[in-house]
Amino acid sequence: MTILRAQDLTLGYGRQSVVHDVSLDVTGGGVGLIGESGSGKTTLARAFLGLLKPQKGTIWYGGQDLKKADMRAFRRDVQPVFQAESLNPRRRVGASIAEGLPDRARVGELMEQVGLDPALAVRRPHELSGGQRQRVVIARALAVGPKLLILDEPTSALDVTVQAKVLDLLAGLDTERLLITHNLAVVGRLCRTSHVLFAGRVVESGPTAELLAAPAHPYTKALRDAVPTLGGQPPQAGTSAPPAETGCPFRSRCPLAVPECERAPELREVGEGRTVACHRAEDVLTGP
Ligand SMILES: Nc1ncnc2c1ncn2[C@@H]1O[C@H](COP(=O)(O)OP(=O)(O)OP(=O)(O)O)[C@@H](O)[C@H]1O
Repeated sequence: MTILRAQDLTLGYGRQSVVHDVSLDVTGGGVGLIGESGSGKTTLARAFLGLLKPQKGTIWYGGQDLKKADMRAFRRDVQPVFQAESLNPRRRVGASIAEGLPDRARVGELMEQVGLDPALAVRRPHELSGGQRQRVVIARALAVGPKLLILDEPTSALDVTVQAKVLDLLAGLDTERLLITHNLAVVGRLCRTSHVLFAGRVVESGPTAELLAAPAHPYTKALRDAVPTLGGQPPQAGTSAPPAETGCPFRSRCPLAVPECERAPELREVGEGRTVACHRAEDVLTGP
């Protein structure tokens, strides 16, 4: 089932656009949005949460334009999971979790669901570990019974072993997820489908396992090769040259760039459920 759909979405701040013509479906099995810092991931997440109006295009929510949707129902169905720093430092964590609940009795149950001892409910965020705080944020998001969690770098502040445990927790939840990260190893565990963003454009989409095994865009390949482990640092894909302003935005960094790349590539199919915006996709797929 498609919970949210972006259609030809252009987003930005003031008169500047930072996300261009993005179309994607948030469907079952987990959806990943991958890209380096500044690629537009958080901007897209804000739009999907109804916090940023499109400059162009439409967000569909259950067949209805989000602009016209019942926002009370939407806020119940689609919940953000931000980093643990978003917790109110003065509030006991049990009270933070209870914010969305008609009945406080469920706090203990929710805490157990995310692997926390309910006795911790009386503590304040600074009296918990980073991993415990992140579990509190997840419990708070689950409190209203959402259909979809939108997770923005949910584990990047955690150390590797704690990160792996929080990912296990997320993988075991029934709730659907849209996961935003720079880390391909994280989407590999949590998302059946992924979209790779570069300079505000989707450059490659498809089943995550296939993107990891055989990337068709040189940027996806560079990202994959730059992230050897779950705890890896944010990737430096190729050089740090700024995106090209005309033609293919990745050509300023691309080892395979040819004169043809001065013409912007369209997204095209390169296999079942796979699209890529690269003139040289076939060479990337068959290359070393
Ligand atoms: N409130 C804002 N006003 C103006 N420009 C913004 C604002 N927020 C983000 N931007 C710009 O939009 C672009 C995309 O930013 P965004 O935060 O969506 O990227 P990101 O991929 O989530 O990066 P990161 O991983 O660093 O959070 C960047 O160039 C950024 O400077």
